[in-house]
Amino acid sequence: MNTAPLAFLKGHGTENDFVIVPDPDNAVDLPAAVVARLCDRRAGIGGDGLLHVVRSAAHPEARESAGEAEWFMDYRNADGSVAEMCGNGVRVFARYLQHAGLVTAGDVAVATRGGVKHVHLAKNGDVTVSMGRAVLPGEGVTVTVAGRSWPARNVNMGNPHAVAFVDDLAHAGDLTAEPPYSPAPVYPDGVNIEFVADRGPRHVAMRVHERGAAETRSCGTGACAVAVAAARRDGVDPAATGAPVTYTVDVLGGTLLITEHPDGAVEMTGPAVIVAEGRLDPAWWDATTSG
Ligand SMILES: N[C@@H](CCC[C@H](N)C(=O)O)C(=O)O
Repeated sequence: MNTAPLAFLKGHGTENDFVIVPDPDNAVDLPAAVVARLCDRRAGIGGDGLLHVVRSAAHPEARESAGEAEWFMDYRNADGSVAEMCGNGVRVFARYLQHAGLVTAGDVAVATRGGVKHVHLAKNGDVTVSMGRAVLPGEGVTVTVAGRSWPARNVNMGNPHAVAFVDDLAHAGDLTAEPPYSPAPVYPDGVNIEFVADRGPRHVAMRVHERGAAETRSCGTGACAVAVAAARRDGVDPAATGAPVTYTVDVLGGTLLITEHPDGAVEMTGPAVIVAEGRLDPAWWDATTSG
């Protein structure tokens, strides 16, 4: 028997939008096809991804973190695939915990597949998450769109990113389908691909094709990967200078501020909004889960 997750919410962070399914006891089975239906913008609620809100103690992938973080973000992409981490998602997740009265303080730890993340909910509505260190393995790829090719830097923020600097974001073309890249074995589990253009000193704009979701209006881990790649391209490394560096990253849905600290920790700040809450129709749920 698949318990109906009758309650749901909808939220977004810089227009990266999520279906939120509160399920403290991990009682709801969410196979990929059901997640994809919930995220379907015509036949379901609609979202770039789904935030399954589970107590860490109740989830086999998070039990070990239960002492540090009461809640686990079981993140799914819109196609139902599992992802290690979602930067906008974890900020919206923390906003939901506050909205639901499940946390009262401004600081909350959230367990994710990419480790425990510490989130700060500021009084002005901004939400900051400490994302941990970026890892920049040497090997990158070449990304091609409509006959143009760019080298893309490999940046891991818990999940994989390929960051390509372009003259004009329009050159990324129609990102409905994933742009081809080579050599493919660099990303055996797939990759999120960011296209980045300069806007000014320490200020860039990006578009993204997200693994499991196509083009989205923002990607938090992507913005962090972009800021770190831009800093290295600009010859800036906080570990060497001992001073933090902040990049402004414009996404289609707003702006994110990304700071890299001398110890390598990357922090992201931006809005996180709960838009609506409602209840799924049990008949819809039964039809969706029985098919
Ligand atoms: N939108 C997210 C990233 C979601 C996961 C990504 N599509 C993946 O598969 O790695 C963000 O804000 O970071």
